[in-house]
Amino acid sequence: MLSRATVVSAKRALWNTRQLTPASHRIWASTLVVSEPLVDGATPAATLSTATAAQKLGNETVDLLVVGETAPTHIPAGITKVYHVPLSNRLSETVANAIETVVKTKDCNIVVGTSTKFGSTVIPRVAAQLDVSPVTDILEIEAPNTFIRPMYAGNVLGKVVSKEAEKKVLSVRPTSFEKAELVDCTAVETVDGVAAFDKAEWVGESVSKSDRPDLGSATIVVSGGRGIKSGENFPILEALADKLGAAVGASRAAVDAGFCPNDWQVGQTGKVVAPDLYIAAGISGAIQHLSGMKDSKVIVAINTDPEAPIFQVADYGLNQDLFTAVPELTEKL
Ligand SMILES: Cc1cc2nc3c(=O)[nH]c(=O)nc-3n(C[C@H](O)[C@H](O)[C@H](O)COP(=O)(O)OP(=O)(O)OC[C@H]3O[C@@H](n4cnc5c(N)ncnc54)[C@H](O)[C@@H]3O)c2cc1C
Repeated sequence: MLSRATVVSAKRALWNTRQLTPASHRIWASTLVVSEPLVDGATPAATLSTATAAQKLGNETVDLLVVGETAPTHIPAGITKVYHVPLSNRLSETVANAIETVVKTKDCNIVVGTSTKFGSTVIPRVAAQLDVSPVTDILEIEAPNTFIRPMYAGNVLGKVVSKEAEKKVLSVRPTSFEKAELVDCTAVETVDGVAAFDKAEWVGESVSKSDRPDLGSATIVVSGGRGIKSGENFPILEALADKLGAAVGASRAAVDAGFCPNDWQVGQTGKVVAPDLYIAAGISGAIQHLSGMKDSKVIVAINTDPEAPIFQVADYGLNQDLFTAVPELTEKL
């Protein structure tokens, strides 16, 4: 049998190879994945991707933190421990307090969330509370302390080397990592004593229901822009989306004009998507829109302006009136 000293020195060698600064009391620490709010008791797709990223951060174990009334029924594969904070108040201040409590009591030295709206409000707070510089919106993990992230609305990819030796607080872009498998959750440790933020009241949430796939994780997205001209014309795109089993997206101009709901917005200030197929109809291709969809595998653009910038990123460009092209496409399909 190996002595404890041998095991520690083997682990220290492993730690060094992974380019993390060793601190003897942290050798055994775990990475804590912060779950997005559960969907019908299961971990949402975005967190499945975050769990995959967490496995690349150098620690041997990965734990999961869920804040919400109910514990998860299904979790990502590869999770060692599930911590559940049974609070209905899911304000970002409360979630940040929950993470701080777990980090300080459970020996987790890396916190990793998702760069969604939820994660983007929680992760910077946690970083401030733990006095750590966060690295956000990570696209690639080169080494446990070296990350690739977008800068200048995605025009540049920056390499960030974290100098934080004791703790790290990170968020990853879910579309950049494969989803971990979903497995049954067999054991949960309840964490009590988390201070709920009491300067604001959690009234509840209203989740929009749709039969279409979730925009953030759909494999096909059909998006409309100002070129659709009115909300009454959006069903033209919705018919195509339904034929393809796709989610419907939009540019900010279409959202701001009231043509469609704002949770359809794709782009820098909307959702980031990377489907197998992205169809952009009547969208010019402003940089703020491209930063939310340019990682799509195949991009199809339909636009009457042959000079529209969207054609520069499109794999297939159709220089045609969308009111003719889209119904024809739907019919042919
Ligand atoms: C800080 C900031 C954040 C932003 N965030 C986002 C964001 O998250 N997402 C986003 O989308 N934008 C965002 N924007 C706005 C962005 O700059 C653009 O204004 C917006 O994307 C333009 O939307 P659009 O392409 O639908 O409209 P337009 O630029 O007006 O383009 C409409 C296109 O439709 C074409 N067209 C017109 N009629 C037809 C037809 N019949 N058939 C086919 N084509 C037709 C036109 O040729 C044109 O190319 C942001 C801007 C700022 C400053």
